[in-house]
Amino acid sequence: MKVLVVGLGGVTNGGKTTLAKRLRKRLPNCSILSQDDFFKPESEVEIDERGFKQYDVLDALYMDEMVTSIHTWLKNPTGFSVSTAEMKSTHSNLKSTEEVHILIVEGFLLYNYEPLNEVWDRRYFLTIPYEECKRRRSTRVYQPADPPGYFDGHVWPMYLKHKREMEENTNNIVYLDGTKSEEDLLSYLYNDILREQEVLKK
Ligand SMILES: Nc1ncnc2c1ncn2[C@@H]1O[C@H](COP(=O)(O)OP(=O)(O)O)[C@@H](O)[C@H]1O
Ligand SMILES: NC(=O)c1ccc[n+]([C@@H]2O[C@H](COP(=O)(O)O)[C@@H](O)[C@H]2O)c1
Repeated sequence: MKVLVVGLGGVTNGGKTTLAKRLRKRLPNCSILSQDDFFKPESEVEIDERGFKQYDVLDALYMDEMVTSIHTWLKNPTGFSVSTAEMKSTHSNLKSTEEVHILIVEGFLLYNYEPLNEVWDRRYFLTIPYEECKRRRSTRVYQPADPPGYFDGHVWPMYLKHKREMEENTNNIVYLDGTKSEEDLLSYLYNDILREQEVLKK
């Protein structure tokens, strides 16, 4: 059985979850793993001197558990399902030997964690400009909600820092313009992943 692990990384509110869910609807044998599901509880997240909870760093996440989940899927791609019913994979009726199983891992901090570096067959990264990101983020409610000044004081500076580090240490990133329409992004990614799949089948 062949497998494809696709990273769908990028800025907060760049459209990662939206795109991952739409892709899963179109691609047979496709599962999603969301980095958001690996956040530590609020009580375990560090607080800086300004009182800002340090959510936008690797330490806020159970990254070891995320790695384990990916390896569990790699061992048994057909049996994989995560907690939410909605996240279960789609199935095709192809014979299993011909199938390529796809795992889309979506999250804002995928390519800054060394133990995951070898896992990706494809690394995508969604970007949107500062103003658009701030606008989209202001309409979203996290638990806990962003306090005043959080975007400019923590979220955006951490994004820039991690993006810089990623660019220094990682090759083969395919950047996606998150201001494009959902349809355009979906069709580009769908075709790109299908091409990867065909290469694998040969
Ligand atoms: N291509 C797009 N163009 C405009 N808005 C989008 C697009 N994709 C997603 N959105 C909107 O942006 C917000 C964040 O999307 P989401 O998929 O949750 O982002 P992420 O998972 O990257 O945080 C949502 O309100 C969503 O409807
Ligand atoms: N899921 C949580 O427990 C939680 C809590 C507070 C903030 N966040 C935010 O989630 C963001 C990452 O997720 P998105 O890429 O889906 O926006 C981070 O910018 C972080 O500030 C998540």
